[in-house]
Amino acid sequence: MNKKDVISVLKNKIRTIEDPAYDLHVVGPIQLPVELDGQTKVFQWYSWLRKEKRENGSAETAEELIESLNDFHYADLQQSSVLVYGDFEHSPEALIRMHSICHTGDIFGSQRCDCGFQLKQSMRMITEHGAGALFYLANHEGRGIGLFSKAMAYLLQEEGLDTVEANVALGFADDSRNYDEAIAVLKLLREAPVSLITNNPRKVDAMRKAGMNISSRLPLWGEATVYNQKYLSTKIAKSGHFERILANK
Ligand SMILES: Nc1nc2c(ncn2[C@@H]2O[C@H](COP(=O)(O)OP(=O)(O)OP(=O)(O)O)[C@@H](O)[C@H]2O)c(=O)[nH]1
Repeated sequence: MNKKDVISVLKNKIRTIEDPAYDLHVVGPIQLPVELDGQTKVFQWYSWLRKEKRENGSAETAEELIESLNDFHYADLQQSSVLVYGDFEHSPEALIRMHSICHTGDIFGSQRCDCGFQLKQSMRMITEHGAGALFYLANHEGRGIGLFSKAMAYLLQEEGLDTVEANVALGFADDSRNYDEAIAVLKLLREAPVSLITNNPRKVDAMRKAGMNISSRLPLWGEATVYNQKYLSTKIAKSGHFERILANK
């Protein structure tokens, strides 16, 4: 396919959100059939790329973006994405999960945290409900400290520190996640209020402050195990998560 044809296929699939400091180029929808509990669920998938504003202040056009793809090594940078299910734009009720990337829990199935369970369970909740979106936030690893630092935090936790103490000992805030980009993309896809799947009321507050229209909160607890008990208790004791009875497995 020549460049002209490539551009004509792609340019209507790219939308740009302009912020004073940066632009978000959102590509999609792309049909994504996903295996969930032995069934195929079809999501609409979008990914977005953040580009800092150019000196002249204008956003790159789709053509410019496509022409310059090879000038950057985007694989070295993290790009986030969103899986949309059902009639997300128009459904009167839609569920949202803002899922912070967890390389160890989501990919490897680590039981040190409940992230992998929450990822799968939120997909179940969204598909059972019929309309919703799962945002997978790729610059949120370790509540914002990055994967390498999270590995070091784990080593400190093996010396007895809890998750919050380990972050602080490394010179980080307990939680440095930012939701602005995800909220901007959400607003592009849906204007009506949403129900947020989370146990973390601070996350609800942070998102409301950042302009997200949240009508309610749905909890999402997995089972406590010997491996994640301290992690879950610390979330309740120190990170403001709503309590629930933690049953030992
Ligand atoms: N720094 C640090 N981050 C962790 C640790 N375990 C999991 N994470 C990260 O924590 C993030 C998930 O945040 P949580 O605090 O578990 O939960 P939350 O998103 O605030 O709340 P929920 O919406 O209820 O899941 C992911 O980015 C994980 O990579 C840990 O031991 N230390």
